[in-house]
Amino acid sequence: MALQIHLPNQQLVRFKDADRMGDIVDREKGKNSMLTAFFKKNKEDSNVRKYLCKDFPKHFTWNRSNHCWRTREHKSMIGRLVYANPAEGERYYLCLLLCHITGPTYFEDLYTANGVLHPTFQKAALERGLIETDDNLSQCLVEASLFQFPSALRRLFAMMLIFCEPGNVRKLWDDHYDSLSEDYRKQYGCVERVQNMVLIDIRVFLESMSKKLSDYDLPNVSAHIDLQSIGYREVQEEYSINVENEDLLARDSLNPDQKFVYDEIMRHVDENISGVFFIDGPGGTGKTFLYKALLAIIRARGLIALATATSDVAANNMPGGRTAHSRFRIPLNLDNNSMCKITK
Ligand SMILES: Nc1ncnc2c1ncn2[C@@H]1O[C@H](COP(=O)(O)OP(=O)(O)OP(=O)(O)O)[C@@H](O)[C@H]1O
Repeated sequence: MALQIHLPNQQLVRFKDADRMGDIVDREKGKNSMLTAFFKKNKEDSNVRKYLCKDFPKHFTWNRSNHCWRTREHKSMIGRLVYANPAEGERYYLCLLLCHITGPTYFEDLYTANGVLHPTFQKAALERGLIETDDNLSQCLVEASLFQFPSALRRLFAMMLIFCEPGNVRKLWDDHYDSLSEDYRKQYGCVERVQNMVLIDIRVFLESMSKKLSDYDLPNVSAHIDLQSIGYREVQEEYSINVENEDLLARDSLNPDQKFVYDEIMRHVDENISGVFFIDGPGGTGKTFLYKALLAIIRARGLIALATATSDVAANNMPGGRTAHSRFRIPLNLDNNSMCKITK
C-alpha cells in the first residue's frame, strides 16, 4: 500500500467541476489524509509510535470511509511511501524525514531537530545528518574549476541547483563566483555587467529545464540589461557545438538511400527552400548516421541545426541533441492554446 505524502495543508482534494468551493471546503475540513491520520494515531496511542510511516500499513488498515487507521487483524501488507524526487524540494525532505523518524504527532515534530524548530524540512534533515552539507557540491565546483572553462562551470552550477538542491545557494554562489565569472571578468571591466552575464548564462540553463532564476537565492539581473542576450546565448550555445571530423567524413560513406535523402535535404539548404522531411526505416538502417552527417555539414558551414528528439536517449545519440520538450519548451499538458517559446 502506498502512503500519500503531502506538505502541510497541501493534501489531495477531489472535487467535480460543478462543486461549489464552499461545499468542498466544508466537506474536506475535518477529513484526515493518510499522513495526518498517521500523526493523529501517534498522538492518541503511544504504543504505535515505534512504527515508521512506511511500516504503518503492516499493522493498520486504511479506512476509506472514516479516513482513519484501524488495527490490522489478518493479512499482512507491505507499506511504502510514494516516491519523491530531490527536485521536488521540501516534499522530498519530508519523505526523507518520515523514513527515519518514528512517532511524529504533528508536522512540527518533523521540523524539529536537536530540540530546535527549523523553518524547512530540508534544514531539519540537514541538522539530523540525513543529508550531506553543500561541502561536496563546493568541492565538486573547486575540482571542476581546475580543468573546466567558466562556461562549463556555469552549466554545472545550474545543474547543481536543479538536481542537487544545495542548502545555501547564495554561499555556493559567493564562494565560486570568481571561477564562474573568470572569462567575463577578463573581457569586461564593469562589475555589474560581469555579474549580469554570469547570471543570464545560468538563467538560460535553468529556463531550458523549466526553472527560473528567481526560484533560487541568487542576485537579480539588473533590469536594464539587454534581454535579447538570452536569445543570443542560445545562438552562441548552438555555435559552440563541436563538429566531429568523423561526422563530416560520413557524407562520403553514405549508402545510396542515405545519399538520396542527404542530397535532397542539402539542396533545400543550399537553395534556401523550406521543407519538411520524414525519414523512416527499420532500426539500425542508418537514420542517425545520416542525421549526424547532415548536422555536421550544416554546422561546419556556420549555420544552425537544432537536433531534437522526443526521448533523452535518442537526443543523446546526436551531437548537441536535446529533447524537443526541453529545446522548444513544449508544455507537458497541452491544450488548443498551448504555445512553445523559442527565440529565433
Ligand atoms: N553508410 C554507413 N556507413 C557505415 N556505417 C553505417 C552507415 N550507415 C549506418 N552505419 C552504422 O550502422 C549502425 C546503425 O546505424 P544507425 O544507428 O544510424 O541506425 P538507426 O536507423 O538510427 O537505428 P535506430 O532506429 O535503431 O536508432 C551504426 O553503427 C552506424 O554507424
